[in-house]
Amino acid sequence: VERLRSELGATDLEKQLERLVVENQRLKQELKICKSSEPASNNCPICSHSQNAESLQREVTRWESQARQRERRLVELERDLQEKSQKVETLHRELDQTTRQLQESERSQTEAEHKLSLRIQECEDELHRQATAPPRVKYVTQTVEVQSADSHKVISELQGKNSALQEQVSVQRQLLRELETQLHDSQRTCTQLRTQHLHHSLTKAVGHTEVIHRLSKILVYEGEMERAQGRLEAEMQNLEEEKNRVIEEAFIRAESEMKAVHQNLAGVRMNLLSLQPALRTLTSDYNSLKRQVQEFPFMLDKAIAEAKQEICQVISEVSSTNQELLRKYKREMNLRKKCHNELVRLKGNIRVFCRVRPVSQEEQDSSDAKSMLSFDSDDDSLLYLSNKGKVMTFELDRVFPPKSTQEEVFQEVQSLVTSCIDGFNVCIFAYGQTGSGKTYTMEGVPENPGINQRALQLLFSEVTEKAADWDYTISVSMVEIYNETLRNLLGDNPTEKLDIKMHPDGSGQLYVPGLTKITVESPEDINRVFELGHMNRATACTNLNEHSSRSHALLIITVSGYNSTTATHTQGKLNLVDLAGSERISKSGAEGSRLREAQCINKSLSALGDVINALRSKHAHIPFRNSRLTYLLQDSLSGDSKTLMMVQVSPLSSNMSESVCSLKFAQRVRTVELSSSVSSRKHENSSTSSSPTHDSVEVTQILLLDIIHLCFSWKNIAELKKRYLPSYLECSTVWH
Ligand SMILES: Nc1ncnc2c1ncn2[C@@H]1O[C@H](COP(=O)(O)OP(=O)(O)OP(=O)(O)O)[C@@H](O)[C@H]1O
Repeated sequence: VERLRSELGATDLEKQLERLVVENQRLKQELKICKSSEPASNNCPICSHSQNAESLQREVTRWESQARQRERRLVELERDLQEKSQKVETLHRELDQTTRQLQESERSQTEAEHKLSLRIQECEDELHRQATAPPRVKYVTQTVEVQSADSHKVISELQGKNSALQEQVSVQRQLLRELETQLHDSQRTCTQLRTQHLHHSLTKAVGHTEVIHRLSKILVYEGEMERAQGRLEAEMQNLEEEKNRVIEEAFIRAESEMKAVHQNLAGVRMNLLSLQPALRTLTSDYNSLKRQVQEFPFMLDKAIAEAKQEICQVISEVSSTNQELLRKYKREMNLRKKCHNELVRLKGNIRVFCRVRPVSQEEQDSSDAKSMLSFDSDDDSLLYLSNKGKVMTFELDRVFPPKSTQEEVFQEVQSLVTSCIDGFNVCIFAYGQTGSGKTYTMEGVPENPGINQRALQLLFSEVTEKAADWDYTISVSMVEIYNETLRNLLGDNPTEKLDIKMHPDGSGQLYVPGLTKITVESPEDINRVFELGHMNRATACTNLNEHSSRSHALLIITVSGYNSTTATHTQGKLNLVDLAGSERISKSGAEGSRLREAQCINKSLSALGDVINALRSKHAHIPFRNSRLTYLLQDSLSGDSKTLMMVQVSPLSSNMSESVCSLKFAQRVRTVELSSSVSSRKHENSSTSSSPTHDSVEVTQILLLDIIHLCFSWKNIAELKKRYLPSYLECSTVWH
């Protein structure tokens, strides 16, 4: 109230009012003095001009009574004014109280809004937390719903209160406006009365200067009072307007805030409404997940136990299957080896082929060109030779006529080549007189390679095919034997002589200290090795053609394999030998160094013949040491090793006697070997009389299995025929 009073300037106004009252009393006093003074006194300006003192007196009395009445009226009005002022004050107080209440309600509303926004924030946070965290939404939902209802209730109460207060304020305002109107009317009436009083006083005091003077003063005062009243009213009006404006603004602000709060509340409600189904879904999901999580360890344990059991079962099954497979594989390997051995045994460990070279372009026109050799078109193992009117028939394992290609020749020897992968030692010799085509068969020409290069290529492709199970290493050495001297053709110094010694490990194996072994991994490596060997051979002699005719060239290929599945090691050796010319000394008529060369060649060739003889006759002593060649090839000629003698024959009639010698040698070797093989078969048959032995039955079974295998997996009947038909025809008893 004090603040409002000071704002409205009530104290100043009261002071002014007091001052005016005091002034009014003073004026009344003066008027009384004036009235009590001598009517015709010259001192009195009014009375001095008075013509009729009595009439004036009456007039004055009337005016006085009128003045008294008016004063009374004024007093009444003042009282009324005071009452109204008090009412205004009371109204102000009520207004303050209302304002306070309004402020309080605003504050409580603000608090409620704040609480509500906090609650909304909390709800949002909780929702966000629920969305990210494992849902515990059920409780939150309930909490939010309860809180929302309370808030709603509080808001609606506050709204009710607010509207009631607003109604009160408007009623109070209406009342205030009415009171102010009344006050204004009273003041106007008061002013009118004063003006009338003044007018009467002026009229009464005509002629009385003093009275006029006082009246003018009164008028001035009245004017001042009026102006002060006007200012007061204007200020009050301004203050009222200001107050109304402030209230209006506060009301608008409160309304807009209220509206915003309502909107927020509506948004929150909408959110809550839209979130509720999601919350329900989340809650049900959460519950099902919770159940799953609770059940998960048991399920996991169960699954792990089942998986373990299954894995154990599978492992044991796989392991037993593996064992079974391994057993079968080993059995198959043994059977295969047995089969191969049996086949080789049936064919003979020493096989003899004959190849007749074609007549060359230069020899075409000579009388020599008339060939004395003829072939059987139905049997490729027969060769006919017309000599001095007689026809000699030679039967060998295979006869290659001049038109036979390198490929055809290699096809016949490739089974021997591949057997060294299985760990067998193999020797392939090219035997024959000079110029009969030994080097051509073994080495060939660059555009048409011979057995050496084809054998290495075949070995490469075979080991590549078996690479899944086997790890193979192929190494190559090249040696030359000239005049019983051993030379390393792949070493740094080709003139260096090598020696053959017993292995220091006490295994009884022979070895050549300092012999170079080069591991080959590709056909390019083979070409490089051959080039090096040729180069070294050429550097050690003056005429390579002559030198090669008089020396033995050996290509030694070692194939080492390891099977990690069966932990099996194998090592096979393939010796490819291009022997020196076999012509007789008497015919060549050699002397000096040539004679020594020929003697050395003859010595080694006859030593080779002796060794083969001793081997096929199964002598207790095999004379390997009689020559460097047989000594070096000792391990590849003995035991279950395989030997192929390729007898090269010249088609020229001038070479006929040498050809006959070579063919007789070949025939002898083959006949004895075949007879030993046949005799052994005969021995087997005689021992079993009408029924085959267990071994022969097993061999037959093995062969049958192999045939079936070939039929189904290779689908190559030609291969089958080529591989087995001759043997089966040969050993038809066993076969049948
Ligand atoms: N099957 C063949 N087809 C075509 N030409 C051949 C055949 N055999 C040999 N020749 C040719 O005959 C000639 C002599 O052959 P080669 O040099 O191989 O005989 P060789 O027995 O090795 O002689 P040497 O004992 O002197 O070394 C060569 O020119 C060779 O090309």
